[in-house]
Amino acid sequence: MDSIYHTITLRFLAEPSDVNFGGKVHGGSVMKWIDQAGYTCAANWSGQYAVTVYVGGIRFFKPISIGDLVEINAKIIYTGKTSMHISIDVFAGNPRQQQKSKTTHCVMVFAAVDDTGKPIPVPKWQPQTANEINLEQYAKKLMDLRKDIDEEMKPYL
Ligand SMILES: CC(=O)SCCNC(=O)CCNC(=O)[C@H](O)C(C)(C)COP(=O)(O)OP(=O)(O)OC[C@H]1O[C@@H](n2cnc3c(N)ncnc32)[C@H](O)[C@@H]1OP(=O)(O)O
Repeated sequence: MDSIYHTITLRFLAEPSDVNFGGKVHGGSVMKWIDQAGYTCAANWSGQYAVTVYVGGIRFFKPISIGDLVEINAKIIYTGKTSMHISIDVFAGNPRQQQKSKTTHCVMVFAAVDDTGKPIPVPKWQPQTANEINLEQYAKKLMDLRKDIDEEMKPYL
């Protein structure tokens, strides 16, 4: 598959309806955008409907202002049999200026599913560049760390 399909970028303005009580963009809005970008990337890569399986360690570095141009980049960094691990980076800045800051990062896991909601196989992502290989290692490391987190959370699920 052409590597063009492994990454997508959503671009739009943060609207007044996204405001929180402090006058900046609501964290919940950012999480919704992250989910939409991740879903688009997963559906694009697999050619199937996909559902969110896991979102971990969302880090909000900087606030986003209303009126900022927001860019959300989502890219496949690892695929299992039915899962797609997607790295998401959010950038934002004044549309009158070129410069944008990274405001948020996380890694999400989506599963491709059939019409009954059963997970189905996805095409294998083959990293080529040094950066892509590094990101695949990052995804694998997070999978290992997640085993401990899952164990810790078990009594509360
Ligand atoms: C677009 C949206 O926002 S959808 C709305 C939010 N999401 C949902 O409603 C999904 C609800 N959850 C579900 O329907 C089910 O849990 C499913 C379909 C996601 C998974 O069903 P399961 O019976 O657990 O299937 P299964 O065990 O085969 O897991 C599917 C894949 O998810 C992976 N997975 C399961 N749990 C985890 C986890 N905690 N972390 C990371 N990956 C996980 C599995 O490793 C597997 O990937 P693989 O085939 O590449 O190894």
